[in-house]
Amino acid sequence: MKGKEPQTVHRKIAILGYRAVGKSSLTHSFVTGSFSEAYDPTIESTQHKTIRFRKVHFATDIVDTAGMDEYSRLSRNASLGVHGYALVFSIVSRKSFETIKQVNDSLLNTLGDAPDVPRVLVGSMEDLSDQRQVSKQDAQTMAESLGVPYIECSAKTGENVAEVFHTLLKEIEKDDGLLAETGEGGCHIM
Ligand SMILES: Nc1nc2c(ncn2[C@@H]2O[C@H](COP(=O)(O)OP(=O)(O)OP(=O)(O)O)[C@@H](O)[C@H]2O)c(=O)[nH]1
Repeated sequence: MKGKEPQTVHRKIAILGYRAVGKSSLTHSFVTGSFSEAYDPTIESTQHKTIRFRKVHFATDIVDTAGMDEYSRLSRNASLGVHGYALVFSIVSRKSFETIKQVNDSLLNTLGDAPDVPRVLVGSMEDLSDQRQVSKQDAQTMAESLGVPYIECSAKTGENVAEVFHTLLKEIEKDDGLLAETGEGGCHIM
């Protein structure tokens, strides 16, 4: 029966957030499993990875965008055909957290007010939690006000990195049931 064949779907994801919050590190950690302490500001780059998640093959394009501030606008590539967004701040930078609201507003304005666009709020650099400037409670409250899930992760240790992308895929597929009721929770990186 053809139904046994895993289905392959293409999904485009964009990573947004203030400068140096670890957007590239998150992307690299997910795509290659590696981490670098070096900081090399990104202009924009797209990475690809196929994962199997609940019997579906997701061929993902991940757009790693340039750091945004209050005045930044989304590039064409980061706004066209994108299925879901990770809004990233660093838990050790209050400024990056405060920029999330503007990043989200800029996104919704660019998309012409699409409040239901799939998003996930990401608190990065969780390995540095002893230097935390953003409490989990504040982040959770922000996530609730945006109506999105919140996840803390560390590109350095790999903690919750895959979880960020799985959660976003679940948000993307929430309405069409692609990931529903397969009874298989696991995810395989390919
Ligand atoms: N300890 C720790 N450092 C991190 C983590 N993620 C990123 N970094 C460091 O933070 C710095 C910035 O990381 P990038 O991934 O380049 O940040 P970015 O958001 O892509 O930066 P821009 O492209 O300039 O916006 C680098 O020195 C990374 O090594 C993390 O999870 N833990």
